[in-house]
Amino acid sequence: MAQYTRVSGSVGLITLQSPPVNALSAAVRQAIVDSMQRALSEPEVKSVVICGQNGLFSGGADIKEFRGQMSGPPLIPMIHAIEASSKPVVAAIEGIALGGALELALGCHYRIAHSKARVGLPEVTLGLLPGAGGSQRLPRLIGVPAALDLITTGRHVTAAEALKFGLVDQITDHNTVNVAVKFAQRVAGQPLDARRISTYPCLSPPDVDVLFEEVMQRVRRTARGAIAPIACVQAVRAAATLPYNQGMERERELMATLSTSGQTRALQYFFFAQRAVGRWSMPSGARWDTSKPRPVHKAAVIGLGTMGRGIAVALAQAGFSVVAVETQEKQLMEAKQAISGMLERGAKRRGVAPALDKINYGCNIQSVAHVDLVIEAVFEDMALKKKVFQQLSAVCKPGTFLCSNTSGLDIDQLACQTRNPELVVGMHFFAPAHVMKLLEVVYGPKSSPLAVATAMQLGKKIGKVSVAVGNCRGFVGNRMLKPYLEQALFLLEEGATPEFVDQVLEEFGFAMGVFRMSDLSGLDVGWKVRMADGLAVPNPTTGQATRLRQGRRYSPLGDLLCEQGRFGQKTGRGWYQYNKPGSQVAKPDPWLHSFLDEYRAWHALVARRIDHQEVLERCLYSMINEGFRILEDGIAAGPEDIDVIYVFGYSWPRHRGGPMFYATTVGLNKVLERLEHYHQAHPDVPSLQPCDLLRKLVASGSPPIQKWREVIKKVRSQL
Ligand SMILES: C/C=C(\C)C(=O)SCCNC(=O)CCNC(=O)[C@H](O)C(C)(C)COP(=O)(O)OP(=O)(O)OC[C@H]1O[C@@H](n2cnc3c(N)ncnc32)[C@H](O)[C@@H]1OP(=O)(O)O
Repeated sequence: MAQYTRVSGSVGLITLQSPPVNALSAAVRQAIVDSMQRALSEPEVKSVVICGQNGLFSGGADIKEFRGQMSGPPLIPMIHAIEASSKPVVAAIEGIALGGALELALGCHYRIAHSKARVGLPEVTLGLLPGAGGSQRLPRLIGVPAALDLITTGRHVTAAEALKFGLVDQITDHNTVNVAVKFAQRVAGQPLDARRISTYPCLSPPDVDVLFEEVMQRVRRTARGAIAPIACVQAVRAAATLPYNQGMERERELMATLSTSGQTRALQYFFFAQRAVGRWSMPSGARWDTSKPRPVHKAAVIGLGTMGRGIAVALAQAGFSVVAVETQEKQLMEAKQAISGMLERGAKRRGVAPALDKINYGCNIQSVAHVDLVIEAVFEDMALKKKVFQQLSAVCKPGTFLCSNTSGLDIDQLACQTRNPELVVGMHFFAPAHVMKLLEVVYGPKSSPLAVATAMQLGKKIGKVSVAVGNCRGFVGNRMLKPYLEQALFLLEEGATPEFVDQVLEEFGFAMGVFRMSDLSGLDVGWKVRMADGLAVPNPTTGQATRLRQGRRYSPLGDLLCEQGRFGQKTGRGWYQYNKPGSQVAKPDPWLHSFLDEYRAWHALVARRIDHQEVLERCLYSMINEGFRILEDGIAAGPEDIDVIYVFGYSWPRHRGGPMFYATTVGLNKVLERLEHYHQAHPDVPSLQPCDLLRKLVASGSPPIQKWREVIKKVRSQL
């Protein structure tokens, strides 16, 4: 847990030992307390160094311990005792010092970091604040503005940046522990009063009130309802305005509120969910730990529209050689210019050289003959995609993985066009593909574990959070979006406005409400899909029948807007009006309101008052219900996969854990009961009919989300 040794005669070395990240578990904390006592009691020991084993200082408090009753010595008195020590204590920081680990280092009298180390206070990302004195010591050490930045964002900083802030005293390229031991020998016996950060005054800029007001406004704007970032600002404000002891008391009060909040439970769940999706499995039993990926050195992107360009940039920035293909010369030149601009801007932001030479451009599909993996990103049209896959299968060297960036078409149909369907998977990126973190890796019935493992690994290498999902219309993300969009349209028919629906969803925490999001994505995209499905019929005969299609309730509202050329932001008109095409400032549109009135009158619909609760329940519960169906069908292996997809791909507020976790916070029985209520009111809307898995989970006492997989297994084995 922590090893105590004496080195160089006079230095007590405490090595934290708790794989994988030397988290400060109860046992580790106890061992630190015991080791410190030993070091203080041994007269030969003149100074102390604290380090972590395996080149890693520590990942902070043990997040797994947050679930139960805390035991062992608490962090705050332990850190105070270190700071109060009569012998100098030096933190030797290798790898990472995060959260409680950095707070521990702040209690030490000196901090020496390896040049490749990263430090930070990421507690805010877990719905907490640096509650072991970090919110009070950090501003005293590095100043209020820098501390506010680090504490409210939770970002990790490099050793070089930490040195600039004065957060560490020295950085080294050599063995950090050896350097720290020599340093500890040098400072032994020197006075320590000036090294105890808690005794420092907190130096604030003269306009400190203005600063806090500005930061608070920014944080409220970006927090989307999360409470931790706000508490972080309040804690730092206490450091800036109160004596240390009173500041610590304020930190304790704020922490008490946060640590019992539903938000921290959601964020802790999400922390582990993000890691769980890497341990993917397929219904065949193939798994992440038994399926080896094949290395990819050279990749190709076919089709250089918005998505293809983003994918090419993501690959090149991660160091892959890329062949970028667009068959029309003019489009190829435009794409080349756009991609170069994206690479240059990205490189400028990251302070590196642009990876322009990583991409070779071509008009001919033959140019992909020697790549290891191809990502097709042509227009979302099955016939076109099939043709491309036939060509790829003929052109590519044996063993090339063929991937499609379709957002919902049948992967199996594409696989059937090739000689090696086992090498075909979907790689569904999200726009803009070089920015958005999510990647759905879609396996069809013929996809091999090798192909899935390779796509998952490629996703990781290009910095994506990759989630393996099964093949069905819309996969996980877009399949669940369908009932959500559908309910939003029905709510308009029944009396709501786009502004009201969006306001409710944005207050819930979505970055954008459903209508603003649709305007941004372009209304024509879904219209084309609905036309291809025979749902949207241009200028259909009007009347009641138009609201019932293919045996279920249908709202043609989106189709009617498209028929008027209202495609959203790009045309300056959609569910909102914009000053000009391309503008992002959405304004309520009186035309749209009259159009809705006329539409309702035409269909003899009487507008009624729709409240906040109904908007949330119908939009979210119908989506969650589809999530349960997806689990029942085995399209997602577990609820964590769905939640990670929704947070990273669809701006679901992270502090609510994802839609499936949210269902547990509402209560599965309540979700079931409300779905039953709405389905009774709208029997022609199948997405409101509660699915079997939800009923079974409720019948089995609504087990915690971590236990759902067992119930799912049982339900699926009965199918
Ligand atoms: C009050 C609150 C206080 C005082 C706190 O300290 S809150 C904790 C603050 N610390 C953090 O938020 C750090 C969280 N961890 C990470 O950011 C990363 O895990 C890492 C940078 C430390 C390492 O990243 P990486 O190399 O990519 O590895 P993984 O993320 O996959 O993690 C490996 C396994 O370690 C588990 N882990 C990581 N950190 C902790 C932790 N603090 N407590 C418990 N377990 C931790 C992680 O879950 C992985 O295990 P598996 O889930 O794969 O079993």
